[in-house]
Amino acid sequence: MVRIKICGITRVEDALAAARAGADAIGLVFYPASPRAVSPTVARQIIRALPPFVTSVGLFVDASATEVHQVLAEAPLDVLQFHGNESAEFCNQFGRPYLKALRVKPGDDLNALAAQWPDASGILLDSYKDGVPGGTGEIFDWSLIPLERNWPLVLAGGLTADNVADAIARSAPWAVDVSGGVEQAKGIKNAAKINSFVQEVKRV
Ligand SMILES: O=C(O)c1ccccc1NCC(=O)[C@H](O)[C@H](O)COP(=O)(O)O
Repeated sequence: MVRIKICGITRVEDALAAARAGADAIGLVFYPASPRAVSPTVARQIIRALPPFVTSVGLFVDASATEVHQVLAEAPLDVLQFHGNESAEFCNQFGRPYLKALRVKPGDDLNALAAQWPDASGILLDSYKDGVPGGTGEIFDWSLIPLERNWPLVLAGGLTADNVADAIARSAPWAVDVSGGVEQAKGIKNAAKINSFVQEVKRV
């Protein structure tokens, strides 16, 4: 069973649509430059509306430790996700499980890179696009993913209901992560697209 995270949630109704569809986690973006960014206050409202057993994940891009602590003081996130150049030492300091996101480029030794964050709960692989730290809506070359690995893979980058079955077949991820592929506008999810995506993942 491949787990599912719906990322870039900005509204309670979208979080509930994800939960009702059967998603395992939702992602909240704390990167001010993103069109999907939420404030800690809105994040708290979304988290409080979630039914049990749906994990809340907070995304940061080279935020300071103080900024992460400020978010955590208001929004009780279950898991942190770091999308920038954060070291393992930085990621470890918050007393929360975390995912480290890596943006994949040809020639990367992904096993060696993943080993730099040995305490991560998982490694999220996303597409590399110059100057864009995440949420690109673009797929990367899944053949670059090592099939022999000792870390849980969260596959992201341009996934949709149309390509997720192929992506799963090629990479055998622990979980998949989608944002743009289930949106009707940036930051606004579409319940029908969420349902199609979740059903397709659960079908394979
Ligand atoms: O969504 C953003 O705007 C964003 C900005 C900065 C860092 C990460 C961001 N999003 C992360 C995600 O939504 C997912 O982990 C992933 O990038 C998948 O996005 P998509 O390709 O749109 O499915």
